[in-house]
Amino acid sequence: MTQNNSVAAIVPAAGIGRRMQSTRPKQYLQIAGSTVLELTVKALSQDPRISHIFIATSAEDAYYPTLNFNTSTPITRVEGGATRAASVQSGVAAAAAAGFVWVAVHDAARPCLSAEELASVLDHALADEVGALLALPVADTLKRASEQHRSLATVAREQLWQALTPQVFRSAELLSGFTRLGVDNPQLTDEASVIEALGKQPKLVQGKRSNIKITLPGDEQLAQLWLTAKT
Ligand SMILES: Nc1ccn([C@@H]2O[C@H](COP(=O)(O)OP(=O)(O)OP(=O)(O)O)[C@@H](O)[C@H]2O)c(=O)n1
Ligand SMILES: C[C@](O)(CO)[C@H](O)COP(=O)(O)O
Repeated sequence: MTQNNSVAAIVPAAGIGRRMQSTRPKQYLQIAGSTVLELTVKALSQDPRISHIFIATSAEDAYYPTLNFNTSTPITRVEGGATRAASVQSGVAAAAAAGFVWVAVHDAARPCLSAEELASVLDHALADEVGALLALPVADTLKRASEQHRSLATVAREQLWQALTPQVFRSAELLSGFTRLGVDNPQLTDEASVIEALGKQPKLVQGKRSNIKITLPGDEQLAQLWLTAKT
């Protein structure tokens, strides 16, 4: 069995990156000589409480075997699924089978995670009865849009936060939620939504604006700027 403060990182990396419109899945784009996924694994290796990393990739992924993870943290590949939630479920199930009570789910597409953010979300989660996630208070005015991209209304942004990752929860609770709610449920776009659906209220831990999710064309340049700014 693992120690109480020993956490398994779960990295969903089985997406196709449709919005990125790139020639290869965005987790395999190169930034400063490394792939996005290699950089994300390096970021997760910044805290000794991350004792094992489970990476969910698609069965057809021909890029993964070419990677070189420069970390002493053990890594296990698992098969991802048709949805992000299915990929996360696969990783969490493997971590639970290996004895991990706690899991930290972190998008492969977020390579700019800082050591401070990782330490902070782990500190808060492991001391909380529910768990915790990194998030940011919304800083811009939000609009409700019509199909024709007309602004219908302004959405009050007080008490609105945008979720980031890692999201840190007990493996058993996540697995129970996935079984009860279904991993093809379109409302389950993150792990906190699973825990909320179980009637619990995860702790919001303020993250950094640099913890971007590479999603749209040009985001890889933004990530490179943030990564070089940190060195
Ligand atoms: N079936 C899926 C879908 C997504 N992901 C992962 O979940 C993370 C966040 O998802 P997103 O940014 O939506 O990635 P994609 O689904 O690849 O992007 P798109 O929606 O543009 O296709 C990514 O690291 C992605 O690889 C996954 O593991 N399995
Ligand atoms: C988990 C997440 O990154 C939190 O903002 C987000 O929900 C992932 O959404 P995606 O559409 O799967 O990228």
